[in-house]
Amino acid sequence: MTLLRLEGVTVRFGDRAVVDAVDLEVAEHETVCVLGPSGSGKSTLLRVVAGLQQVSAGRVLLGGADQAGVPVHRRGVGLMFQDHQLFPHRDVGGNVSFGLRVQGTPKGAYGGRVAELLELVGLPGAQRRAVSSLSGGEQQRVALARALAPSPRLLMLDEPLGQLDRGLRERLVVELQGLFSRLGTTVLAVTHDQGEAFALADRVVVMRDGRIAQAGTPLEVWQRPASEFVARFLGFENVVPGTVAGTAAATAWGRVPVPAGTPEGERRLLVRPAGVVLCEAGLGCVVESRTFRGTHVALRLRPASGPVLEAECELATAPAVGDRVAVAFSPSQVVVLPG
Ligand SMILES: Nc1ncnc2c1ncn2[C@@H]1O[C@H](COP(=O)(O)OP(=O)(O)OP(=O)(O)O)[C@@H](O)[C@H]1O
Repeated sequence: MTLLRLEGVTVRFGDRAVVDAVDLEVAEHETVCVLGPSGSGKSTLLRVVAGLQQVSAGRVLLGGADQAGVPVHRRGVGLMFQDHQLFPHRDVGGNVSFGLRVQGTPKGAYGGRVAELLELVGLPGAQRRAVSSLSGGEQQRVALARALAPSPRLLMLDEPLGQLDRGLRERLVVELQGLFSRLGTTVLAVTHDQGEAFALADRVVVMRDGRIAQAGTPLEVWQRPASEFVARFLGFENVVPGTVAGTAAATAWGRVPVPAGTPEGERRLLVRPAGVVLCEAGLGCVVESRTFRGTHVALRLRPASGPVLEAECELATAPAVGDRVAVAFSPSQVVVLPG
């Protein structure tokens, strides 16, 4: 069932629409991550859903009810912002119980709930600790427990892990995912970090200049970016124009195989780095750089003609910077970009 529905939501500041006719649905128990570059309108969209920002046009429906005129505290949404804004003068328990007190839960009734939530976020027994004594990651967990405490029907996260270091972020993403699926929470999150979005979301929504550039499961978006913008935003650099004829396209890199059924004519092609394969004879390139990425080595190759190419290979077979290599393209990693 649909919990949240946005219909033609537009927010203008002056003449500029920073959110432009956005339609979006979030189903119950679904985690949707809105992803996009800085200034694309992600936070504004969250603020609209929360009731912190008026729309210039369009409607927000929660559980089928139009939220026009419904104040923030009556929408039943939980919010967790980037800088997690804990109350410094309250202890951990005081922070987590805040929403319950605002809801009017009697004092005797929320002790158990606070204990349960702290357990859930991996901070059992931390009620009396001072906020200032917590690490960044611990503060993030307390902020999450605080947002979850009133059992919001929709939990909204704005750059939930933005301030944390990479290792902690990767751990917390996994924990959050498990937590949301155990609790059956419906989540709308905003991030500019694709790794975070792809790890957390059932569905990702990529925004560009206030509009939805693509929406789909992480796999769909990863496998079939809907445009060059989305492809580049996901970190794919190997994009080249080409003329498709039959099963290949003529490009500045030479012949690039294309999937069967690709319409003939001028197209833009994306070759994922895994599809740029070192071989005996092929497009000649010089290795400009190599970066160890844990499971593989990322190579930056300068071909004799055409844009720079990114390739992936195993550490054992990785060439050195300055080496001359030849590459071929594997058809399964070539995507013909729409438009
Ligand atoms: N109150 C406001 N008045 C005027 N312009 C605003 C206001 N709030 C946001 N904007 C502008 O709207 C655009 C979208 O902002 P928003 O914060 O929604 O983007 P974002 O995608 O969340 O960016 P970031 O990732 O940097 O947080 C930005 O260009 C911003 O400067």
